[in-house]
Amino acid sequence: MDKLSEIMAAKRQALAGSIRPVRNQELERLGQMQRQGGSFLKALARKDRLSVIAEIKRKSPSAGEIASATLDAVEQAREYVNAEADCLSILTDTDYFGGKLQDLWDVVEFLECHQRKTPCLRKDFMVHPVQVAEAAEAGARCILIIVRALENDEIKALRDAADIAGLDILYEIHEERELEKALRFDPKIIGVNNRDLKRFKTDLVVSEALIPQIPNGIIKVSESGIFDPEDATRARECGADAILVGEALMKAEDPEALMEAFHQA
Ligand SMILES: O=P(O)(O)OC[C@@H](O)[C@@H](O)c1c[nH]c2ccccc12
Repeated sequence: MDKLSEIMAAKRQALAGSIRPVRNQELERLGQMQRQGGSFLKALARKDRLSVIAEIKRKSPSAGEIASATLDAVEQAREYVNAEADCLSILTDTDYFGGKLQDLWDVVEFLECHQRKTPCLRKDFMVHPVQVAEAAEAGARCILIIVRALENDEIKALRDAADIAGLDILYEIHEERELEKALRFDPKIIGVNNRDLKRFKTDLVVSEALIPQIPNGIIKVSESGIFDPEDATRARECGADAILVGEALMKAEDPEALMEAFHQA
């Protein structure tokens, strides 16, 4: 079993106790609250520079420990916002990535207090609309759908829930046939994950192969394994509108300088 299948199985099991029907009415109400920030989609769509989604990530199965388990998500968010991140990605998976839903709540509260509009992605292994409701309630503006990990009917249920709650969706793909599958759902944002979730190697060749195949009008994101401005330039040159960066920004001594270099790539 590859790592993604293992994580998905664990997630389904962990979630089993909280599965309940989620009514449209509830999602609509959460959507009307729109707790935080501007549109995720719009933040990525600017044409004048490469957009950066900065990820708060304490550990991962591939990298091991990236930051202390006690790292304060709000402090990290403060650094990212000062460095002019366009969007934040907040990992809320605990078992494999050391995050929690409360991180999202805390970061959104921090952003609200400082009147920053930086929109947040709830980065987790989504399987059921219950998680979409949680994301909306905490103030996320986007959710992740990992195309290879889900059946079509699951993707549809997640998409419909996100639509009603007013959340954008980042459809994540890694192979050509996943692009075909994603396109059936009328995606507005597609992310190409450069990380092979079987072997855990990252290779920007994956973005270079797939991003040019994504139809015009869809926002294109290159995800994972982007460490320096040269990597960002490669992503930009193959057509990426945005990059999603975790480890490099988490470990950077000067995140502001690195972010600026990414923006200029
Ligand atoms: O730390 P990196 O190599 O910059 O990668 C960030 C992000 O792309 C990665 O964390 C990621 C991409 N897709 C995911 C799905 C689930 C969890 C994590 C991820």
